[in-house]
Amino acid sequence: MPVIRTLTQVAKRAVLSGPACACAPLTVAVRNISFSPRQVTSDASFHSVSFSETDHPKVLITGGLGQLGVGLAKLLRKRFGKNNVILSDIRKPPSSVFHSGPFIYSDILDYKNLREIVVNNRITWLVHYSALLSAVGEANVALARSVNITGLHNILDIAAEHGLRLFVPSTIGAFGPTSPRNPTPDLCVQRPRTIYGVSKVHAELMGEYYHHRYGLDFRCLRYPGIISADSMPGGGTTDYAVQIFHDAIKSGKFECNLKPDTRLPMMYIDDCLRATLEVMEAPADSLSMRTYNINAMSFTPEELGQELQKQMPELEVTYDVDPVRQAIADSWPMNFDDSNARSDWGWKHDYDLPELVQTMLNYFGVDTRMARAN
Ligand SMILES: NC(=O)C1=CN([C@@H]2O[C@H](COP(=O)(O)OP(=O)(O)OC[C@H]3O[C@@H](n4cnc5c(N)ncnc54)[C@H](O)[C@@H]3O)[C@@H](O)[C@H]2O)C=CC1
Ligand SMILES: CC(=O)[C@H](N)C(=O)O
Repeated sequence: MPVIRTLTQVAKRAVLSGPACACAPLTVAVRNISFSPRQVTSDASFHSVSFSETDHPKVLITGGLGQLGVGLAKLLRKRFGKNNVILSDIRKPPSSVFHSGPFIYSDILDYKNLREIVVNNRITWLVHYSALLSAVGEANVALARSVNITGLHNILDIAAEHGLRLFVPSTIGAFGPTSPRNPTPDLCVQRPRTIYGVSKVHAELMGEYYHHRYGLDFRCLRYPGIISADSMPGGGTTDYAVQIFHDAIKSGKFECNLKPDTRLPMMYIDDCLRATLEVMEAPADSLSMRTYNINAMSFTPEELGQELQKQMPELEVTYDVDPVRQAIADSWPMNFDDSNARSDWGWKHDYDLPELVQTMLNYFGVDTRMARAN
């Protein structure tokens, strides 16, 4: 890749030992990178895309039409203004999303298209959500490798070249059967057995490498399984914990594809999106690491079913285990240790299991009444 060649040349001029953020010479390298070293001579002059602390960031979200992107755009637009947050994806947006703020087509495998968007819109923050999740990744390894690994390389190079602050989510799926599972700390053995997990460990390591080598402002949270009411999950192992609400309300029955005692870390979407904004806004000197676990609750399908049955006693939960998803879940953390996020930048979740269930049911209750009223 041409950018890697150029980054290498830039790096050769820099001091090669020690973290970029801790010493001046690598800051020089970063400045060069942000002036598009692929194409330009060293004496060319530019309009720098500078982002002072008082400005609002100009944010691009990739893969923004999945479970998490639309909610994140809503949160960031509230904070930074509607036109300062651009959602992008390769899919056609529903009209509600299209009319709620800027949307643009962006395929992360198309480097020139990405660069054009970043340059033309003076992007300063990049939230990289495009990915194939664990279950769909196993069903299409070649595509998952391309989107999750090749796509990430494009994102890293664009971010380094233009001096962006870059957020890439990782996952509980970045751990594997040889990791400590109860609890799983930030730093431990990571030998995942899915292409999704392998690609996320790669993302963590590449982002941290670019941070130390080139001063890229890379920030990464390992999300648990995320539960949301107004957006559907995109093909993961934790999807059952969203589907159960839809099926319970629609039919009073739910057939679970994981065993009743499969314990996994989970989080309500509002906590996940708030954590993302908080870590992006955290002062760099509060981050002792660049990749953090974040946690809220852990439960099994049986425990989730029982909590729902407190509100819907007629709910019937049965089990028809999918061996692929079960094997994945059995290799993932049962409880997540997020003490570093809590002590470094003040992470604190709001939703435990009872609040999660109540909030999800309230959402659907409101929806049902609205649907009846229409
Ligand atoms: N939802 C969850 O429970 C968790 C999500 N995460 C991470 O958070 C991020 C967002 O997750 P979700 O919204 O749930 O994912 P999702 O699967 O719902 O959405 C991913 C989006 O990426 C887009 N995409 C696929 N190929 C693309 C390409 N070539 N160019 C641009 N976009 C492309 C898809 O069209 C889709 O809208 C992902 O990186 C995921 O790994 C991490 C842990 C848990
Ligand atoms: C936990 C995740 O990363 C995702 N929801 C999945 O199950 O693949």
